[in-house]
Amino acid sequence: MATVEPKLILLFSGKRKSGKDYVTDLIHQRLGPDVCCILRLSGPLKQQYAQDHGLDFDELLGAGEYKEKYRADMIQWGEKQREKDPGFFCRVAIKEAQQPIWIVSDTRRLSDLQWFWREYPSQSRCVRVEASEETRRERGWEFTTGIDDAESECGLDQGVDFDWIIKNEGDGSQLEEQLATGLLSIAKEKAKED
Ligand SMILES: Nc1ncnc2c1ncn2[C@@H]1O[C@H](COP(=O)(O)OP(=O)(O)O)[C@@H](O)[C@H]1O
Ligand SMILES: C[C@@](O)(CCOP(=O)(O)OP(=O)(O)O)CC(=O)O
Repeated sequence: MATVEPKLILLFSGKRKSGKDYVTDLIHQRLGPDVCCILRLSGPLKQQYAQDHGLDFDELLGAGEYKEKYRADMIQWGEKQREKDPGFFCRVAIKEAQQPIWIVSDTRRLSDLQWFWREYPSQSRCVRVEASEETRRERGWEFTTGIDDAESECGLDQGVDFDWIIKNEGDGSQLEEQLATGLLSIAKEKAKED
């Protein structure tokens, strides 16, 4: 378990190229590294997958073709691990977290959310990042069977009551305002609480 009790956990989800990394990086910058950290469930997943398959972990962390080549197999492998132990990647991801606010940038399945809701019921909030298919295509997305129609992308399409839905169209010109009036002001308040 983490060494500190968090004050707020923002559980992010969204389709490929909706801008999860972009939006979570922006929030991280606004709150600052002493207050907030970004945690990725895919980090421990990729590390273990790379080790078991003799692959390059750093390349899997990158945004290039290497990750895409292994994505479908990595999804299946990750699903088998989660069937055995649904909280495994969550537990590893939070291990080193020290800051009062955690951003989990890549929740994909109800089992991920359920784990946080169970362990941290009062601190967990769900955030969805949304962008139209047109915007996502402009960012390089192409529909891929076996990936975009699988649980990894669609597991949270239904059944979640999101606390915030962030619209990240085009260059995200409305992004700052949406964050400032909602999520960021709550996060700053929480960070100040004793
Ligand atoms: N609001 C934005 N303004 C400019 N570029 C953006 C914006 N949102 C996302 N992008 C760009 O689109 C691409 C995909 O975004 P990313 O955050 O990696 O998506 P995801 O993590 O959801 O797959 C990246 O190159 C990112 O820099
Ligand atoms: C096997 C994965 O963890 C790989 C995800 O890698 P990233 O989180 O880097 O992917 P994108 O941001 O969508 O490009 C997905 C899963 O099913 O857990």
